[in-house]
Amino acid sequence: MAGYNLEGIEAAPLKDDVDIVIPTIRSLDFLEQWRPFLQHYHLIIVQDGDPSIKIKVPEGYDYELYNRNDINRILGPRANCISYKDGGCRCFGFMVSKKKYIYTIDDDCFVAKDPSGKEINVIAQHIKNLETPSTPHYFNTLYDPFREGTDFVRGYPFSLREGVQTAISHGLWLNIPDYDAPTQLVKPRERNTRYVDAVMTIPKGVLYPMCGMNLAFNRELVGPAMYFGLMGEGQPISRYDDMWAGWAAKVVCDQLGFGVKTGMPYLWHSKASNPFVNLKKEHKGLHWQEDMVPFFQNLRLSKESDTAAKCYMEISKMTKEKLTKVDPYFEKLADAMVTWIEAWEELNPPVKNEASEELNPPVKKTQSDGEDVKAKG
Ligand SMILES: O=c1ccn([C@@H]2O[C@H](COP(=O)(O)OP(=O)(O)O[C@H]3O[C@@H](CO)[C@H](O)[C@H]3O)[C@@H](O)[C@H]2O)c(=O)[nH]1
Ligand SMILES: [Mn+2]
Repeated sequence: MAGYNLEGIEAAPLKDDVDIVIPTIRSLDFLEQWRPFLQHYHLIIVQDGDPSIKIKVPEGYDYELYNRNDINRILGPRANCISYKDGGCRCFGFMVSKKKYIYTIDDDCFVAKDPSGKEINVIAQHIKNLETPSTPHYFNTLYDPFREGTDFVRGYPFSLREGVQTAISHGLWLNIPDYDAPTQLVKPRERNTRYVDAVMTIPKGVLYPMCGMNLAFNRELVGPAMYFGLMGEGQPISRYDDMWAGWAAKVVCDQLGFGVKTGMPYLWHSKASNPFVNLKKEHKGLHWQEDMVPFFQNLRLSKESDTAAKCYMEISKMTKEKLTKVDPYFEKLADAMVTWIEAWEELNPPVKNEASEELNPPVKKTQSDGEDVKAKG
């Protein structure tokens, strides 16, 4: 396992370092089945839709619950950067958390089993992914070399074996796959039954469609880049919340020298959202993704952008410059991105670094950038 000692992680999966963020417009009954795995963690529930509806949190869970009135009260005029009637409202939970790691999950997801019939501990697996390095500069054909029972293969340069710090762990789904509305309409009965026992790093410079259903990340490293956009009621687009966050966060990870892993852990996604409703919500996004993806692929951030917040401000500026010609909506989105960073910084004031007396010191550079990185383990 490339010299990493992960003993203890399975038994004590950092319960004081992880917040679980759940956006919901339905009910939280799904938490009953998750008790063995999630009950030890603190929940941040973002209740979407009508705030007068009382939602019940299953007994025994430790939680904070925010509805739209709370978001308006806490953020004041800046609350307009948080989506309404879209799962993207979850990013409010990322902003109010004070923990190192976030795990976010949808309310129609359940515990999946691996092929041996064992229930999957999603958080333990995400933490393993996040606590071990990524390898974005060269692909390891046996996938994640930091998993037990595997290593770097022959021909893997020793100078790259240290890897880089992992910022995002993107988990997958059994049963209902994360398809767009047209694919759902064409294949209404398709189910994902294929459990692939693999975790891999998404290479540097490569984008991917990030789904928010089963996602963990290090908020200290990339929290400000995890903005789920301005979607839902009052906006021309929905359901691209996680996509927007995923493209931006990957560009930020590439810039700052962090890694993104995808693959295990799996959960069980139980409910297909209505494809006709989804098509209505998504149709502009289906067109715009042909411009949004090349936009992110061609983004080059300046050297001065050495924190996630600074990168994000630069991305906002470029969004306004390059995407407003696609639709005036992008100007509004770019402004909302700035508001998001302002709100983030207000709720997460910069910490003073005692050694250097510097505020928000730049992140440590990675090996590929020519500086030393010390691996744990
Ligand atoms: O207006 C809304 C709609 C939904 N939510 C909550 O968001 C998550 C995901 O919603 P849902 O299960 O309906 O959507 P899916 O199509 O199955 O999920 C994928 O779509 C993504 C885009 O938003 C999402 O990240 C994917 O997982 C549930 O918890 C809903 O309750 C909401 O808060 N407001
Ligand atoms: Mn769903």
